[in-house]
Amino acid sequence: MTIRPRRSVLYMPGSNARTLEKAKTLPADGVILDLEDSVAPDAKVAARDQVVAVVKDGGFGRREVFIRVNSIDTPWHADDLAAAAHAAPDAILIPKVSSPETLELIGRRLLDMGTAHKTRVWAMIETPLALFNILPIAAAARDSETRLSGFVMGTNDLAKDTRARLVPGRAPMAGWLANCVAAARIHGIDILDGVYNDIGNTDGFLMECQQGVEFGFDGKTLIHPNQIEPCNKAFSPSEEEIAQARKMIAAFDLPENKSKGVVSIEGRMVERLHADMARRTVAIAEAIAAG
Ligand SMILES: CC(C)(COP(=O)(O)OP(=O)(O)OC[C@H]1O[C@@H](n2cnc3c(N)ncnc32)[C@H](O)[C@@H]1OP(=O)(O)O)[C@@H](O)C(=O)NCCC(=O)NCCSC(=O)C[C@H](O)C(=O)O
Ligand SMILES: [Mg+2]
Repeated sequence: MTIRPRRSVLYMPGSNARTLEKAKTLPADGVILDLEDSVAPDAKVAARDQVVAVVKDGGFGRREVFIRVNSIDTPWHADDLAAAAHAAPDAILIPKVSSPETLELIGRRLLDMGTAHKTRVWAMIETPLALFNILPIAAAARDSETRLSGFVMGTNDLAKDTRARLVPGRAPMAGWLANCVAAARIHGIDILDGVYNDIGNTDGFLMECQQGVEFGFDGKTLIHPNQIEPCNKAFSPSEEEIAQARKMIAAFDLPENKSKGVVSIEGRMVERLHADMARRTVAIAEAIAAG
């Protein structure tokens, strides 16, 4: 099982040369070089050229590099997609995906452009329609031509289009978030939580990271460097969790337990499914430690 940590994935405006350069030095697991909402219409073309140059230049080390293009119904999309394909980042992030057909179309276009195989496609889930189409959208990952490898929640656009409030605890969105995580798991793709806008509110941010962990997200998208370290910590297994996981794996490896489906460890019932979860915890911890 190969696991790539995606605890913290930081957005930055493609129009801001300073932040693009800074991204190469920050401890985020991934970076999203944005051509969409953080770039004003009259800066779109210059941002596209700048992002292509920065990605081709490299220097991002182990960080996963995403380019977020403008959505398929905008005048910038076709040129963004061609430019991103040419730059060959790890992934192209498509905003406002509402149906699997959008991903099929984009997959065909990338194939026609001879896009590098390593460049994957990720979809933003941020429209009310996507919330109802989430299972067919996730199922597009089964069609290798779509290259679909993950979801990113767009909670700001969801709030805008549904008029749900972005409140502490996110009760109005909890059902949507949980559904999207389940759909991603059914089809074996990763899923990242949305951004937390109140950069100065450290306690609120920590609570939302913890909630993202509890929902089962693989990580969280971020908007400011100050959010990276606490987010990495929240989405990393703790020393105690790792030690507990190793105990569970070791228990089922004992000769006397080879044929057992359930054992007791320190007064707790542990089934083989828990040992499977423990193997994942250890694999993530090892991937994080390997840097
Ligand atoms: C929000 C910001 C505009 C604030 O910027 P600024 O005022 O410059 O912040 P600081 O002075 O505190 O910055 C300190 C240093 O850190 C660098 N910095 C800041 N932000 C970033 C970043 N995102 N990536 C890399 N580096 C960053 C500054 O350059 C300073 O560096 P130095 O000069 O060396 O001191 C800004 O944080 C920002 O632009 N954030 C990202 C905004 C963005 O990309 N938004 C779009 C994505 S969110 C979204 O669309 C979600 C989704 O679609 C949805 O619907 O929910
Ligand atoms: Mg959005």
